[in-house]
Amino acid sequence: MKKVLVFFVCLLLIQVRVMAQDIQVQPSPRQVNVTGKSMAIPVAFRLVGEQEANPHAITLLKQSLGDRLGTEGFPLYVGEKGGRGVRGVKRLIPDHPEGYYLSITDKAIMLAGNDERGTYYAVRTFMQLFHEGHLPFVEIQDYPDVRFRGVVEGFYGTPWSHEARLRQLRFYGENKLNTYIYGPKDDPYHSSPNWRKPYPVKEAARLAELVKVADENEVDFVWAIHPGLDIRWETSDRDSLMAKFEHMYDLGVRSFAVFFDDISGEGAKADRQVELLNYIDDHFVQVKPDVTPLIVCPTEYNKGWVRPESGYLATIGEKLNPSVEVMWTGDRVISEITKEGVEWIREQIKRPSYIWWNFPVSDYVRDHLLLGEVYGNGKDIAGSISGFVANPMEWAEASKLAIYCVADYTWNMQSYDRFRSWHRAIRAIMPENVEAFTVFARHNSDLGENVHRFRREESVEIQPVAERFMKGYREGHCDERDFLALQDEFERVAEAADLLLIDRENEALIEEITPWLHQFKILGDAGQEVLAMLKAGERGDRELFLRKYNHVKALRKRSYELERQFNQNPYQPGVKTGTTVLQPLVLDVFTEATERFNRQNGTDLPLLADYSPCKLTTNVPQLESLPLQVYPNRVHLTPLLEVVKWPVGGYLQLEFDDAYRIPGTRLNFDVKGDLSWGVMEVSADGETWQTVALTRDTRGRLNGKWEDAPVKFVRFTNTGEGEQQVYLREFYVVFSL
Ligand SMILES: OCC1=N[C@H]2[C@@H](O1)O[C@H](CO)[C@@H](O)[C@@H]2O
Repeated sequence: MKKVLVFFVCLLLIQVRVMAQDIQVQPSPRQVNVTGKSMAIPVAFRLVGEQEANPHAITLLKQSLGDRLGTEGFPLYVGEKGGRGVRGVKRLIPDHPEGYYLSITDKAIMLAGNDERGTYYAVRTFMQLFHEGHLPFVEIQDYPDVRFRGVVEGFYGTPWSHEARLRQLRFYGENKLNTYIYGPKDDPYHSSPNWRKPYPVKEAARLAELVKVADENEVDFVWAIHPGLDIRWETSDRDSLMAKFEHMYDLGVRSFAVFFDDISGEGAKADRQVELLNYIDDHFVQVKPDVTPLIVCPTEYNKGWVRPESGYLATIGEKLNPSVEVMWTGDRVISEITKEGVEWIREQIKRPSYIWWNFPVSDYVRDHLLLGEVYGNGKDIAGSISGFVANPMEWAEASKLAIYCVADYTWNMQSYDRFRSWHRAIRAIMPENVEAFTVFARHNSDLGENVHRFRREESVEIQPVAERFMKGYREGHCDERDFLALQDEFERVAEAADLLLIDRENEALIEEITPWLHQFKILGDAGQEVLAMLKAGERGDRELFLRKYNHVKALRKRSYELERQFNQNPYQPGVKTGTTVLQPLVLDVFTEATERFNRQNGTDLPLLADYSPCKLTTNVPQLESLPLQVYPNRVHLTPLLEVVKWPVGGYLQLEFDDAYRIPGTRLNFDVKGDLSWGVMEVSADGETWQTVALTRDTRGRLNGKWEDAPVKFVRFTNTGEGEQQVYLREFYVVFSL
């Protein structure tokens, strides 16, 4: 008897485990009790509570159950706490904003929200439980860790299209994200010069449609204004801002933000900002019946920029109305959010911070796609933050990978698993090409060298194989197992590129990443060909070696041309892929195999030089790791989006590998008036310097040239009396032998 009992208990446990595994809900719910049993989906449901429940929840139910929903059939109760339909489970509903209770038994289905949004989320979860014609018997009690969760469209670059935004809002509804902050830096009606003006009719109608679709998906559409570049602290500008908020209110906006980021001068004054924000809070937000708390992005929005002597944060903490939410990007502009960090800022601003997380934003590494996992943020920060919104890439569809993971993380931090979430995100976004998109995303996740020194893991699985193989090859032996593993990976890269290029399940995504897919295909081919080159070299097969050598050179040229053709922007033009492991491996194998071939055959086949004729040195902290854009005859400094604090004696110097003439140089710091505080100089030896005369052109840019003896150094120095705050909009030097 005992054996039989044990057998049945094991059977039940297996079922429970199987069913538990089957219950995949995004984001991961807090409390799930499964019984291991399930039922076939009823052919008809009797809906109870329709009149009182959140209408968006009812609409969603009707969309998903269609004509199964009626007045006869299996009882399905839906509604908010206090509603007749869910009276019986009132005490089971979590007492948290947006919380819900869901149960499916052989008697009835219960979808009960602690509030309207909770009911909507109960329905969203219910819709994910249908599994191959069955509904599991389950009880779920769930609510989010973070109050405000979502996305801030706050990047520099091409703002998202209207269609992209509509798709985003529906995606947020599916993933229980409740906040979308509209703040694209390059929208002239959000920022200068037109923040004072109402939107033109067409744009206004589009915004009204976004507000409507956001509402249907239980997303707060937050409209942000960025007045700081030219605001005057006078009644007229205050009235202009209030009028603009009224205009947005008339379009249906019920959530508002003021961004004071990336500005300097008058607009950056804390007491003036606080005076304006409190006025808006007192005379607009608090008097309207249905407006959510005002959000501000401060000028000192990360710890790296805090200057205690300025007292900026102290002013915010002491004088800003406690009902105003204050945004924060962490210890630096781009940084992981830690418990220590959020507790520090909470002390300063006297309230939980509303995190603006600068990932997967790529407006400072525009040639890269950031498709990697979301990781590095603390799982113990929920108690010290009021919101967590991610700043995405200008590539809306590609940003969904990270946004999906942020939804999972901010809803239930303790259960967040970066790998599980990332794999689920890929399956959710590209269900018909999971393997190919996984390969592509795996090798397009690091940023490369960048001004913020923020890096992400990339090509994690193959990296140790590549490193071990290359080390062995250099020591004279070629490990066959590693060789085959690398060859297999490059084949997968090439296959993935072609499979995704013809994918039609998400055309908007494929359109965004096509330049990178072409580059990825070239990388896959080049990887296979350099390995073939290596083998030919090992076998002494000169003819095959030269064939492969020429093919790789051709692939590199095509890659270079792709870089010059796609994604041209003034900051990081071009198309980079696999930059952390695969591209360097291709270059290393090519170089090593070619050098060996040259030694064995007395030839002088050129290598693929990735040299740079120029290097940067500076003592200006924010410029220290500024990458250079090097072209055949020009070198550009990567422009910066943030304000650069340039101290007295601060210099920026370019040193060339040879002496060159300088037929032209240009800089643009976007400052008014002349640049009397700075001087441009050149030198042949780094000791004696000559000044380069600069003339201002009609667009305020400073141009110069050096036509005397060739020089090796060009530098710009602040020789003035005090620190300068400038924008590094443009700085390039044209050089020629
Ligand atoms: O307010 C926070 C903040 N403002 C800027 C800054 O972060 O850097 C981001 C990344 O470059 C940029 O997209 C954003 O517009």
